Amino acid sequence: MSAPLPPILITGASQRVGLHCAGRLLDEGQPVIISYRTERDAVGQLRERGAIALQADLSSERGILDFIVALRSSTGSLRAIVHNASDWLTEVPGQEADAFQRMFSVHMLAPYLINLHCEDLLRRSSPADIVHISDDVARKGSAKRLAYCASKAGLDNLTLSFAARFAPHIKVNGIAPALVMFNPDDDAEYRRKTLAKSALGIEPGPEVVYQSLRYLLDNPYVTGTTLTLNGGRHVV
Ligand SMILES: NC(=O)C1=CN([C@@H]2O[C@H](COP(=O)(O)OP(=O)(O)OC[C@H]3O[C@@H](n4cnc5c(N)ncnc54)[C@H](OP(=O)(O)O)[C@@H]3O)[C@@H](O)[C@H]2O)C=CC1
Ligand SMILES: Nc1nc2c(c(=O)[nH]1)N=C([C@H](O)[C@@H](O)CO)CN2
Repeated sequence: MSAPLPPILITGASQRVGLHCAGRLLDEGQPVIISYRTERDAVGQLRERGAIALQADLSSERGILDFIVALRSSTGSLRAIVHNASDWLTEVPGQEADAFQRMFSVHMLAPYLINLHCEDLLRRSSPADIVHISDDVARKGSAKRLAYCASKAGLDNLTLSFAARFAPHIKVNGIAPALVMFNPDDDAEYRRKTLAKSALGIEPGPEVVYQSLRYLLDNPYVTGTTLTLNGGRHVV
């Protein structure tokens, strides 16, 4: 009887990309732990498939540390950590500092503290991976979402630092998508303009993120790398 596989943690997996990747890992018999902020039917469905679901609000140090305690109580090892949770906030006049702090916390402080506090859990698995889900927009900045973009750029830098710190046992990489899937309230004009920004001009859906994740998990010779997943935005 072989030992059970160490689980993969995906943060922010109650919907969309994170939910899709969690389901695909379960399809392959990979144990999964997710974090969610909002209880949704999809969370219950993941539980029914055997996933461990931990509630977490990663917008503060307290919330992150509480999550780490819950995570460490639920497993003694980790195959990988996928930092997917994200708040895509705009610059609302008078609320800029709050938005900045929330996105700094979710996109940078949470990966930073979870990686540091869970290094030992990853070292009990071989291979072991950390994957940061960033954003292609960090490549050039954003006049409309300055704080979001800055926090994702900081996450890209954490990829480099953790790759150096955790090598050779733990690989640390990133995935930087551009448009993957629209939101329901995105209107036709926004969709047209967004699709026109890339050479391939498609809304690919969340499977392309899972394909990128699979590549990083399976490849023993990639670390400190952030994969561009942008339909060729940088060539048009
Ligand atoms: N969708 C796209 O086209 C693109 C996505 N990306 C990146 O890919 C990743 C997945 O994208 P997508 O699926 O659209 O992401 P979502 O906007 O659906 O967010 C993912 C999850 O993050 C969780 N979350 C938000 N704030 C917090 C918080 N304070 N604490 C804990 N969890 C939180 C939400 O939890 P809940 O719903 O449970 O409240 C949500 O389900 C993200 O990192 C995103 O930045 C990058 C470029 C394009
Ligand atoms: N947390 C999120 N981050 C991002 C989202 C999203 O829905 N949630 N969406 C985008 C856009 O698709 C953008 O890439 C194209 O307009 C970016 N980040």
